[in-house]
Amino acid sequence: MPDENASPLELAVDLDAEREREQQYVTMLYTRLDNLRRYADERLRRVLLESGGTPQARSERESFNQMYTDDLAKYDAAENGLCFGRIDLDDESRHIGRVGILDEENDYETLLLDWRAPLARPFYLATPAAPEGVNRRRHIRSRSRTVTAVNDEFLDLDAARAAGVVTGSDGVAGESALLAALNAARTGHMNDIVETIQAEQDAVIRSDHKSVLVVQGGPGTGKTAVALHRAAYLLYTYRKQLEKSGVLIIGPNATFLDYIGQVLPSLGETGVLLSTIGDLYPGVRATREDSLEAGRVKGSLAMIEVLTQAVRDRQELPGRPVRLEFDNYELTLDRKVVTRARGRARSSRRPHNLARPIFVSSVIEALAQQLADTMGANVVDGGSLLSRDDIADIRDEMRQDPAIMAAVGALWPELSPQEVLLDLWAQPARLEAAAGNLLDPDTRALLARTGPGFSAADAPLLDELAELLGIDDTAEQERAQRRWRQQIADAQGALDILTGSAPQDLEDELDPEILMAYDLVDASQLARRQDAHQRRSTAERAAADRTWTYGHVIVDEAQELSEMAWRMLMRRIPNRWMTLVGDTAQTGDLAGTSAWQTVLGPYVAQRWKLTELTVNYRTPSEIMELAHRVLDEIDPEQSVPRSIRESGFAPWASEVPAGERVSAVRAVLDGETGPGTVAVLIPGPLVAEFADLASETVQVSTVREAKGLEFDSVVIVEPRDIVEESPRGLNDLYVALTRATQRLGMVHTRPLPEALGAVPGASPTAS
Ligand SMILES: Nc1ncnc2c1ncn2[C@@H]1O[C@H](COP(=O)(O)OP(=O)(O)OP(=O)(O)O)[C@@H](O)[C@H]1O
Repeated sequence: MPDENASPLELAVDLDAEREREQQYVTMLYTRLDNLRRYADERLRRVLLESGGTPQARSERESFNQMYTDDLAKYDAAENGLCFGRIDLDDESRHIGRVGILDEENDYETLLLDWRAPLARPFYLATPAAPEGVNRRRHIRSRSRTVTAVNDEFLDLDAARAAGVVTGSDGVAGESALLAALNAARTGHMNDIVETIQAEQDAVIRSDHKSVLVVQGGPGTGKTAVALHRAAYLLYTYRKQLEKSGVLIIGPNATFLDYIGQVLPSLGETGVLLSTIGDLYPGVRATREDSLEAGRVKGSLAMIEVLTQAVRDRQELPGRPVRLEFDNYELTLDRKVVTRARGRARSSRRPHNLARPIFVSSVIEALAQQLADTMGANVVDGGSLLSRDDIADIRDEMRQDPAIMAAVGALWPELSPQEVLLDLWAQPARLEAAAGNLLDPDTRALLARTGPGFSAADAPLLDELAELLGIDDTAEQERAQRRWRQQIADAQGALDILTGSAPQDLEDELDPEILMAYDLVDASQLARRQDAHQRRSTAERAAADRTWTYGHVIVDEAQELSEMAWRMLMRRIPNRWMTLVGDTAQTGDLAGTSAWQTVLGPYVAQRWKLTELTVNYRTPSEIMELAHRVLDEIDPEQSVPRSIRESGFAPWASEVPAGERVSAVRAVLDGETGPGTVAVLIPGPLVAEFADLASETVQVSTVREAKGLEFDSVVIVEPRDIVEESPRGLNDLYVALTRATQRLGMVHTRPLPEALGAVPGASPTAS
């Protein structure tokens, strides 16, 4: 019986000889990589040099261009750490790396397995209890193209002894690849973890669950890393499906997106759209900040009704009858006419802008009838009334009359989401009309705001308004139709030329075996191919299109999304194939969630699956001990992630006199002389006071801005203020405490929050 708890043994082998052997293999792989690169490069150059030709030839060139460019990006991304592992099974060895390489001269045998391929999986899963057929797992570490170390783990000790590679049962090898990665100084950008993915993470990355997969895990458990590697895995495994529809990754803020921005390119994937919720509405960037409370209100479902009413409020009745002149007759647009027209348009249940033509028709019809009645009444002896055709003509003329159309249009104006929302915040009367019954005056006052620009919490409201308003794109569709007809005509022209240039000697006795261009493709197919090559990349097109539906959506820090944000997101993923990673103990946004079922229930009922990550790879156990105290206060039921390592630095707290906070923090920073990054995490009101301390390696920010990030060293300023700053202040403190990979200190003038308990005194660098 294999021992369930046994860890794989890292045993000493003749490392120099093994390293030399791997060096030879890795050198051979780099030679192959260079060949592949040269081939793609040459092909690309040739494609770029060609010009002109038939539409089909152009279109083919364009797809080759794309293919070779992608290949080159993939090879470049694989340059560092091309081959990082090997597994030995009974009858074969498999080298694992960042791309797959085949031996073209030898029956296309696999020389290097892409880490995402099913056959590579045992590299991540094998344990002594379940070795998956693996006898030995080898980590190969290199710098540039030189192999610097090999680390072996023997999963089947007996087999290792039998093979004579074990020098003794206690010959445990040095630091494993994982600990080396975890202890490395941080650069300010996240690295991929492809060399050391752990089994519980692998299960998430390769999960075949086709609905919503929720990955709950404490700080530092690798949720972000797993989410990104899952994107790469899905694109590899479902390439065809996802290449067209795209993958969307949502992160909490721009700094975070910048922090993770290099991971997917380093895995050779460039076609994924990374966005925050605030930037997801096309054409709008979140540039304004809401107060915590305003954010909470804007994120609540009550806003659906507020916005519905805000739109209805724009469907106006005239205060007093409007006099209009037409053909020397005076007409009256009164409440009765408008009320009836409004009723008809509303009962169509179409969005506002799409219901507008119904409103306009109804008013014009009433005005034309009014005119007909007036003219009829003027006919002496009650002569004949106007015919139906006459009235139809009058309607048409009225539609051409700018004054009439302006008066009618003003009562049901064409609206954009942006103008409705800006007016709602800027005009108290509009907000009262829309929200008078739903939000009390104090709450409405929280939302009041003038000037242009939107906040992150506005984006889902704009999206909701876009649904309520609808876009009248009839004109754009007609233009597109015209463009398309022209493209088909052009393609037909090209085919005609090809037909005309068919060799004459074939004309007489046309050989049915010889295929001509027009046998293979018709004009509309050709036009479609031509159209495809003019398009932008999937990610670019998706970003510009509000109604785009993605193939897969990944949300990081998913606990932060408000109910309105979920509505926005769900519109973009009707198939509900999503991966959500988050930690409800870290929720800082007041509109965020504390229970997954509450937010997901309305969209997928019970059809979502929860998985948990349980090991903290970031925060050393010394710091986690402190963080646990805070977590206990937030929610004693929450499971605590287990720290995988110690750093040897005890967290400290230093109480300083008022007025010496900045100099105290500066002294700590002066003591941070090694490589790596430092964060000074401060309450919002102190940002200006500490701003001067920021530098290339020192981030000075609120906890919100540090969400999802990590630093070698963290100094928290005035933790009590952070707790008191928000109803979710304890969660914020928990986030702040868990950002460090090595050292943590606190500088305070007010007493520490009770939840922290006793923390040893002065900073090691200050003492
Ligand atoms: N298997 C692994 N191998 C190497 N490093 C890992 C592994 N898993 C996680 N890490 C590292 O641990 C750190 C924390 O990972 P990550 O940021 O993904 O955690 P998280 O769960 O998203 O954290 P938080 O919720 O606190 O933001 C990162 O530096 C990541 O690279």
